[in-house]
Amino acid sequence: MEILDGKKVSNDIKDEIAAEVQKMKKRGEKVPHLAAVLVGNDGASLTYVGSKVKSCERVGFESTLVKMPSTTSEVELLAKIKELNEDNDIDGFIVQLPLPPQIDTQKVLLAVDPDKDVDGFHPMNFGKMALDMSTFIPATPFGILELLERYDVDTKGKHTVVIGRSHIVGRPMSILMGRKGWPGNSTVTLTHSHTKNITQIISQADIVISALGVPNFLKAEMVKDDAVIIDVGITRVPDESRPRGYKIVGDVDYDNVSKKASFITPVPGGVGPMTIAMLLKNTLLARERHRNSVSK
Ligand SMILES: Nc1nc(=O)c2c([nH]1)NC[C@@H]1CN(c3ccc(C(=O)N[C@@H](CCC(=O)O)C(=O)O)cc3)C=[N+]21
Repeated sequence: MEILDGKKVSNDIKDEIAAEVQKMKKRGEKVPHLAAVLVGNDGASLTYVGSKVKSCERVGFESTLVKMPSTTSEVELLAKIKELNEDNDIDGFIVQLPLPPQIDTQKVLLAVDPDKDVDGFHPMNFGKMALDMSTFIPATPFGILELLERYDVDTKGKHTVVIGRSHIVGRPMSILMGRKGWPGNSTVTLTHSHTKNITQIISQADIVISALGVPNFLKAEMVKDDAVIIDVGITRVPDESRPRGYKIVGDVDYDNVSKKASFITPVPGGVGPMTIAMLLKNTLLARERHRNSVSK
């Protein structure tokens, strides 16, 4: 069994990005600038946005954190997005999800300029992804592809079973794994809450990508020998013995499943850190495109 070490690979990617930023600086160019909009003060969202800002500092990007109260109206958020769309200094931005219930998430995602949509959540970018056009690939699926590539995991002709059809992980992942090329060329089954005989389907998988959010859902008995296991689950479970008062648990019963797997991602330290690294990568891409389009 080999661990797909997202922590290590994400650090390698950040080093590569930092080197690119140094080159930009030497050429006297503007460095990439990422903004993140956080509405409300959900604990987990605060942590993620905080680590995005910290990672920007580490690679030499500029970053802006826009904090808005949980009572923010849709009109107010749309006005902020318009401002960021028009701000030439900002190369890319994200609106942290989930949003409070008074705000229509679909409207918000449609309002983001597709050229600044480093999350890859705008329908234009999602459509381009599905059509193999160059675009921003959502950071979590992008991170999983990058891990498979860097560990030389064979995906061609393999049966990939994706668990969960969320717009930000399961659905795009199912498209990406079936695309031409590598990592891709897989035969994909997308499973969800209405899937019949889900355990039987999972037992046939060469590659399992679990993006469900149910701790310890995937047990050793459910997977084939030598399967590749990608755990996208991140659930906070109260744990008084930890300094933060909680621990993070994936969808996979790691101790037992890892004995059967050929490759497996740990939680924490697997897909999560890759998500942040690929967001930075998309932001670098946004800056390069921006520069090439306005030649500055
Ligand atoms: N617009 C938007 N874009 C996102 O990309 C987005 C979002 N909204 N909303 C929430 C989800 C979740 N997400 C994570 C990012 C990093 C870790 C991560 O770094 N996890 C660490 C542990 C972090 C911790 O200690 O809490 C790990 O797995 O090792 C996890 C989850 C991005 N998301």
